[in-house]
Amino acid sequence: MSAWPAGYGRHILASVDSTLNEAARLASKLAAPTWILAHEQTGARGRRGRAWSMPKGNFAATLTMRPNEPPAIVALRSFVASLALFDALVDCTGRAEPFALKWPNDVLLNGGKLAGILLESSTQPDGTTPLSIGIGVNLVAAPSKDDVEEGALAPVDLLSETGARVTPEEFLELLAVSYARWENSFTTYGFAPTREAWLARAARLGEPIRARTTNDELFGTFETIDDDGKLILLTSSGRHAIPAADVFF
Ligand SMILES: O=C(O)CCCC[C@@H]1SC[C@@H]2NC(=O)N[C@@H]21
Repeated sequence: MSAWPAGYGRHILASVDSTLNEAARLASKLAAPTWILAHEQTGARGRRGRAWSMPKGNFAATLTMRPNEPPAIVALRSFVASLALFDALVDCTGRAEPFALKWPNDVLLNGGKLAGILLESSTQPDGTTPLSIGIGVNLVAAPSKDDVEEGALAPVDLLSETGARVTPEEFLELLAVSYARWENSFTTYGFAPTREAWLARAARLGEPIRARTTNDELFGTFETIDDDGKLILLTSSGRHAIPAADVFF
């Protein structure tokens, strides 16, 4: 098992409403980037206000940090976190090929949804933008298909799909180590290496996908992501750069 990365704190909770809420409560008191892990969440949330169901034994944690960067740069941490998750999962299983990254920030296993990431941040009067990166991974059980939106990928879990049995604490350690590595690359070299690495692991790159934004639904070819992390979709009406959407295959 790898060593905990220098400079990162950790809190382990038996139960909490949401590790994202706990991060918001603690943020002003935390000097160092800190992981908050909970074995149970009573009010977990997913992207776009959806509930996040968390069967016991699954992984739920939030990394809270205070990057001193403009909001658009801070937001690119979703790709940093996706890569860290990917590597931690490869470390658990010894295999890379069943995993893929789905824009903007899901991790797929054998084509099903294994993990999700939710970023929350707000710029403070002092110009800093504290960031919380909430991560949920179905380690031992997937929520029921009935709990997911129509058209969304079926949820899967690591244990059933790969036979790998990992506790949330063990997974946190792997994830914290891989996150620190990708964070270091991001802050040292900028977004370019993160972008390249993300694209190398991307699901459905070069293939037809559907992107549903708040006001629109676009169908086209997933060409790439740009230097801001936007989805570049080539449609019959031209090339679109999409900052936020739900993607369907
Ligand atoms: O919709 C998604 O795919 C994102 C899911 C994020 C879930 C995690 S679990 C830990 C953290 N706490 C929450 O309430 N949500 C995130």
